[in-house]
Amino acid sequence: VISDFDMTLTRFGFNGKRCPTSYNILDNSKIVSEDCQKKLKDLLHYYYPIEIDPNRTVKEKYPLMVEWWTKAHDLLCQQKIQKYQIAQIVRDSDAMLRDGFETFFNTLYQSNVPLLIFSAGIGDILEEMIRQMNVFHPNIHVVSNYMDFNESVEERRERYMDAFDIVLEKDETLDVVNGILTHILCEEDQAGRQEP
Ligand SMILES: Nc1ccn([C@@H]2O[C@H](COP(=O)(O)O)[C@@H](O)[C@H]2O)c(=O)n1
Repeated sequence: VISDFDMTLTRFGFNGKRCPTSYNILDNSKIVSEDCQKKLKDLLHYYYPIEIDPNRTVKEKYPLMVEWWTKAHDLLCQQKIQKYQIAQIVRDSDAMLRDGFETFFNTLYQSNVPLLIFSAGIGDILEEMIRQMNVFHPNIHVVSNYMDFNESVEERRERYMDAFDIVLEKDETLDVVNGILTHILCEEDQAGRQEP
């Protein structure tokens, strides 16, 4: 199954109010400054009507859409958003998947059907939304815009500690590797001597 994300898998509105797109979730979050929020809203009000204008061709819209997200990305980059903040930003938002999402996501997963989500939105945000709804199954593949974080040493250390047995910092030597090699070779040597 190939699907779009914003307004396709997510609700358009709830209780008479528009639901946010993955971009809007970030744009409206309290970690984005008021000045930046205003600029992003101005962009939305200018470009969104172009996006949905049935009288313009895709060829006409294409460069304008690229212009929109280039400007939006430049503004968001200035906000120095950090990776660990994404989960809270999504939790604080009014984003909602469409009613019946559990059946949709779970049925595809249980039937071994890959779900490819192509989105011009923000991949980090939409993945987190699906994750928080407990339906981010391994059959899901997202093709979208991902943020490039300048992670601090602390954040990287935590991630590396989860992934690896040994994490070295500020060590320009091969001392640990050589130590492990010596240990392995000694053990092999001893095992060889014990053989009848
Ligand atoms: N700065 C932007 C750029 C785009 N959008 C909206 O996001 C939608 C992209 O999501 P899809 O999953 O539908 O590809 C797109 O339709 C734009 O309306 C935005 O809100 N802010």
